[in-house]
Amino acid sequence: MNRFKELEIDLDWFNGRNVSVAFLCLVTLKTSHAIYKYYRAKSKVKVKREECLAACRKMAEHLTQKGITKDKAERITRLSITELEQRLQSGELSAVEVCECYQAVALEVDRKLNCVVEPIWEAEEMALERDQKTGKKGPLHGMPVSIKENYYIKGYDCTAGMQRCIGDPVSEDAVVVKVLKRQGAVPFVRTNVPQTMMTFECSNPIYGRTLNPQDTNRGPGGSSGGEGALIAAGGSILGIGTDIGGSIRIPANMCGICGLKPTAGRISGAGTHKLTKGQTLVKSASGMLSRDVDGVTIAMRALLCQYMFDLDPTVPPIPFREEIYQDKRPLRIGYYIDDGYIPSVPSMHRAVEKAKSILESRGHKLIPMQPVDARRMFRLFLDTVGADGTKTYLTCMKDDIYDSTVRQFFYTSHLPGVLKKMIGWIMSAVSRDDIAGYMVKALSGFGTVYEYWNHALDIEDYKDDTLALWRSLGIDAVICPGFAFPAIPHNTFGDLVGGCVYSTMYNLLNYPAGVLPVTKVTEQDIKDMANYPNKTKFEKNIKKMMLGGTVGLPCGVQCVALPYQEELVIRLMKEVEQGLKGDNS
Ligand SMILES: CCCCCCCC/C=C\CCCCCCCC(=O)NCC(=O)O
Repeated sequence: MNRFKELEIDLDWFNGRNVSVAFLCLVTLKTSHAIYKYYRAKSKVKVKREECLAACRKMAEHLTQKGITKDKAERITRLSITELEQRLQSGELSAVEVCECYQAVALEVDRKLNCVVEPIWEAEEMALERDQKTGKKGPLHGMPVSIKENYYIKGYDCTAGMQRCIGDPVSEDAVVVKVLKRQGAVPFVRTNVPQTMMTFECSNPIYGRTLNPQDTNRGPGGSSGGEGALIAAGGSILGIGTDIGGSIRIPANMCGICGLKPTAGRISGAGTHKLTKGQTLVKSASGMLSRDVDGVTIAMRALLCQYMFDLDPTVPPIPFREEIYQDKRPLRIGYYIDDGYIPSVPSMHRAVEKAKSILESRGHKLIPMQPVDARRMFRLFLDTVGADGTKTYLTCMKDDIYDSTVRQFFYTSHLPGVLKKMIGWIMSAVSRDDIAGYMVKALSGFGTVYEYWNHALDIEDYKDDTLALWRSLGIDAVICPGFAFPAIPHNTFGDLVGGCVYSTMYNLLNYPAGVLPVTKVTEQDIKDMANYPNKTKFEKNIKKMMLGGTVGLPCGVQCVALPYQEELVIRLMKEVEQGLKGDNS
């Protein structure tokens, strides 16, 4: 009887008024919690940003006290990497003075471009240790190296622009950082990245937006955008970065410097941010950026050493093969200016044509080619990135502030799979480009492991077809545009995302690829944009972007070889660079 009574009371409680009040309370509670989390994230981000800015100011004051003059700093930072290497080895320059000069210039450049995240405080002590060293010097003795923020450096946060990683300093250096140090280098600053590192802009809520030194209304490319801007502006001579879709080569192209993405795994990636590591079909590659090809070569020679093979036994123990790099044998080189999906712009055509005639003049045979269906490749790439329905990205970004550059991707990622598919279908129809919509559809992920394994097989088929094409043409290497176009204005990644098909192709294939600057956009290139196709949304966006003040921007060429043939890539890059300087030795 009592129990019935209790039940009666309970049921009575569920009247319209009480239910509405409870519902309102729940909504208020949820909203307050979300607002609380938003402001907590904002304050965490603000504190971190202020700490980093204060560190930069403190370092600048320290350098002023040490009497680093602008003149001296410029004299040292203008040296080419081979001159610097030689003067450090001979003892003509001390590691400490070189480190201080680079720190001073990096911080000055940073005030204009916002490319440095924070200085590495231990740099001066490391430089001093190099100067006090007796006996054989390492190959990178005293060489200052800037490090992309997603590499672990003991005692520093590694955030990839995401607030949840703030306040969690790592306990060990990345393998690459350990090897650099062992070889005598002095890591001296950490450089900026875009939030999640999956875009080719360079902005995040913690450290802000990095600007392109060639035109501050544009970005430096990404995700190694801090490196690109810093090196191009003279604040670093050698930088370390990662590339899963073009993150080394895109900044190299957009800032006018050199960048090498090796075969993933040739240089250790141990001790880099874990965000994309569960996805093993297209792996992030550790590589480097530098002012010239010698910088890339010097870094590769130094990194490919027994110490790295010992620290990371997953790295194939293949030292730098001078015989491939120094080889003078004429090569058969495939080339293309248009991948068949996104037409590259006229200035990028000229860059390839220029590299082609240099290589021909050096005795190589250049063979026109078309890569295997670029649309098929890009669909496979997108399916890989979105394979988990973007759950990994969303989990890492939970309670974070979305940067304006990636906001639209995150809002879309939250939608249920069916809706993503529908939106994708509509987008394809409206933009007259099936891939534009596929970009949204792919974010809905795979339903079963069976589907995922079939997708993995499709990637293997694409690799087989490409290898068969190379074999049928009898080519040793390929040259093609460094990207579809030069540097883009801020907040236009979403409008121009298709451009990355030129770089993602060699991530999906896992072929080593390097970009070097070859030419700059001219007035004539802009006039020639009149003939640029104007059918799809991407084409229209590219045309509009190119007509918006791109004259003078750097344009690069990409050199590609088969897996583990990095030395051949560098050889080609060097030959093109020499040809540009009029040196035909
Ligand atoms: C930002 C939210 C993630 C959702 C996925 C967006 C899908 C967009 C498709 C393609 C864009 C590819 C851009 C490539 C930029 C370079 C990425 C890169 O190489 N990162 C380096 C690294 O992670 O190591």
